[in-house]
Amino acid sequence: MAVEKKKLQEESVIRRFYKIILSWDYLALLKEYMKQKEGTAESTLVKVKNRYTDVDDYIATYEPLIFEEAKSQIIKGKEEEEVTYCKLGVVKSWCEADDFHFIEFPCEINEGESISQNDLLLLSRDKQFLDRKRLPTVYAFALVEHVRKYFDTRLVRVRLYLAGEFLKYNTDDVKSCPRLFNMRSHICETERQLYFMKQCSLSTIAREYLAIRTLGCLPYKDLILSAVGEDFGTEVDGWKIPTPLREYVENSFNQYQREAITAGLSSKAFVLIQGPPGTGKTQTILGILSTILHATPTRVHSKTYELRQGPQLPTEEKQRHWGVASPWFSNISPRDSLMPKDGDDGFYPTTGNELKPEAVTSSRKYRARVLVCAPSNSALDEIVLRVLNGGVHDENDRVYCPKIVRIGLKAHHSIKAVSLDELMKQKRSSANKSSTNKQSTAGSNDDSIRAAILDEATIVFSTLSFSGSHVFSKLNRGFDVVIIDEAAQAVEPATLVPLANQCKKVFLVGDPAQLPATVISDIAKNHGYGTSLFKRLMEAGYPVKMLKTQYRMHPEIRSFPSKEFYGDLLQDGDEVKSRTIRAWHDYRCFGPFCFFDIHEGKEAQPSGSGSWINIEEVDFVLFLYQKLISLYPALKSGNQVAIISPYSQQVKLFQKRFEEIFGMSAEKLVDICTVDGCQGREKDIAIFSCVRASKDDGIGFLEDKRRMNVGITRAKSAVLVVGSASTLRRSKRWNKLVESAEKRDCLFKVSQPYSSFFSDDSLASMQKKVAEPSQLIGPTDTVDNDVQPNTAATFDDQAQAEDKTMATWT
Ligand SMILES: Nc1ncnc2c1ncn2[C@@H]1O[C@H](COP(=O)(O)OP(=O)(O)OP(=O)(O)O)[C@@H](O)[C@H]1O
Repeated sequence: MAVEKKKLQEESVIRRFYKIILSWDYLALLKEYMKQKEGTAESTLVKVKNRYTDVDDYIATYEPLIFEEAKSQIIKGKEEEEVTYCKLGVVKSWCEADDFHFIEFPCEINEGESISQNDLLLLSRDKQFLDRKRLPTVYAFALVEHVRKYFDTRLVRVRLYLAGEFLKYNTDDVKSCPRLFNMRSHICETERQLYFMKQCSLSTIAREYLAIRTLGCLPYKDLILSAVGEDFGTEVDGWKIPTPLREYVENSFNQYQREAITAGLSSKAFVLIQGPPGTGKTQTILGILSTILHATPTRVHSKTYELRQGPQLPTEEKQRHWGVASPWFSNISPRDSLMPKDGDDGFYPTTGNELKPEAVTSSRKYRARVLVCAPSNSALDEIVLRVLNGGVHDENDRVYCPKIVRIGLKAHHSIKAVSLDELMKQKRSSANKSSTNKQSTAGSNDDSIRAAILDEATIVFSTLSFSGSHVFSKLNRGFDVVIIDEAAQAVEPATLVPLANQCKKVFLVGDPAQLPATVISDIAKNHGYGTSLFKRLMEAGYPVKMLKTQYRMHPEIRSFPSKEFYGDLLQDGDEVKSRTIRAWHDYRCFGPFCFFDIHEGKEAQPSGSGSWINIEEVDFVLFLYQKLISLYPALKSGNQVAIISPYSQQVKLFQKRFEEIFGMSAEKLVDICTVDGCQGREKDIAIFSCVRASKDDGIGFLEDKRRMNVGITRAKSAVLVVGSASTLRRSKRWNKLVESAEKRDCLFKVSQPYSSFFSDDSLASMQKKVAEPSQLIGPTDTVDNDVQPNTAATFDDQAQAEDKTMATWT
């Protein structure tokens, strides 16, 4: 009954969301957007706060922000879409229901085009409107309900709201509007022609809207609103980690990771874990999974109980103890009835690794069911792969591959074996085999197969957005625990989406000192919409477990970001220094940390782009890269070098120049990416091109400390920053970086021609006095100190190419 009520409430929230958006006037949105660009728009938005008095206060803040973001997605999503196509549909049928109009029309969908459920379309009676040649009078937004096969084409069903335009978000008042009235008369007749254009998908934002509107149903809503949580005490007493597993945790995790893992067994609803770069966030999540799946309530192990009841307690007793040990445990009995007494129930085979698949024994029936989420497919697949490759440790410290399912679209091929689609294929074929034997098809339909797989899974993986999809609403069992990786890279409403799956315990793992979520609307961003739930709780004083030992960077790379972004708290893991020493450290100009002052460089803005380039920095980096690979040829293979820039146009320029000079696709040699695109990655060497170089101007979004943090913490052995010292010194933070390089004698002022900076004499002057050859490791086995002509291009070729490119650009 309660479930039905919840469903009805959700449906009404979503209907209201669609009504508001579908009532919007596209031309008015465009006007508003232009005003915003000119800075003349008036805003009634409220800034995101650290704490909210009640659910109404929360909704009053977030609802307008979500709609603002939706407007930008409609306008900008369209602006940035590479191919926009205007298509023709002829009304085949129409009807009116629940305040909406529904129409169906057949339509050709060509290669490269896609229209799917929840896409927002702009419909118009006149083609000229969509071609922007004439002001229209009959147009409206429409939402795709479904797309079905229809003879050789597709039949598209869309929903429109034509009653009038909404005046405010918090009332149901609408103002009648001729545009919508005209559209109503036009579509309520078959054979009428309509032109339409896809604007954007509303799936994700609709789920986020639903999440904020149903916040009041969450068991920990007060915690989310007030951001108050008690300090971590010794509340793990209720749980026993079996000795072999405890020893594994003690031996394999550092002190901070262990604290985060044991905090996971506390009765706290929310556990926040901050993981600065390379501090083993993913490793810690694997540790949490092992303990949370295999710890048992202390009282189940108590001697008196065993004496009284025998080792096998009655089911109800066991359940009671699980409940006492942790109030977040909510899904014990369904698993009990689903699982066989002993042995594997044939869920799916191994995935090519050496690990044993999970065998379900009676003791394993009592344990948490976990949902692991991440904001993006790539971040999610990274962690799925780690679980697949590394497995989890059981109560006897045996490693095995748990029953996991990756739900959603675009799963990476490396983890396909555990994607829901793949598992369904397997189940379908085994169901078909058995149905031919038994002449029965019962249970073989897709819905029941899907439900069976998801019910059996111990860990389900999904993006934040997909966890709000209909697949989840059909689950028989919810989740006890939700772990959200990269939680600081999600807007708060996105983080709330998976929490609706009945879980009582939430782990937010991420790093607010690195880049936040992408917010399309500048106005919403300025009102704090990009703030993650993690960051808000942390700023409000909610306790955070911070991982402080890093295993990635050479200590000389670690020192500046540690001071600047982490209160000087970062420590180096054992042997990090010896593992990150490389042959190129023989020269001061090849790291571990350097700043190259390209003082003659000039920033420029390619016309029509808001982005920046700096040709001199590109030229210098090409010399730098070529010198490195000629001295250390092993660097040519295996993509060990990253070239990073905050500006997408600079990234494009690097790609173009690499292709010109090396005659092959740049990504075969190096990883060239924007700062925003390289978060989470690591390379042996990272070259960072700052771009901004002017006499008196500012440095734009390069100033953002989170961008700086991500840019300079990707490298294991060398971070080589290339920029204009005089420009960067105008920023307080960048000035500190330049000064830090100066103090450490690794600031190099570089003048043209750049080839002379890397001449034999110049390099000899930068050779360190005491080399440590015995400590050299890694891809330097083939060290060769003679300059080798490169397979693709020599220095002279490069200098010529540089001249050519200069000519093209000037
Ligand atoms: N306790 C530990 N002892 C030794 N090595 C460790 C430990 N924890 C993590 N590592 C190593 O540190 C590296 C980084 O770990 P991991 O990938 O889990 O970090 P991360 O914080 O998720 O990284 P990122 O910053 O890229 O998100 C890995 O090579 C891992 O094996």
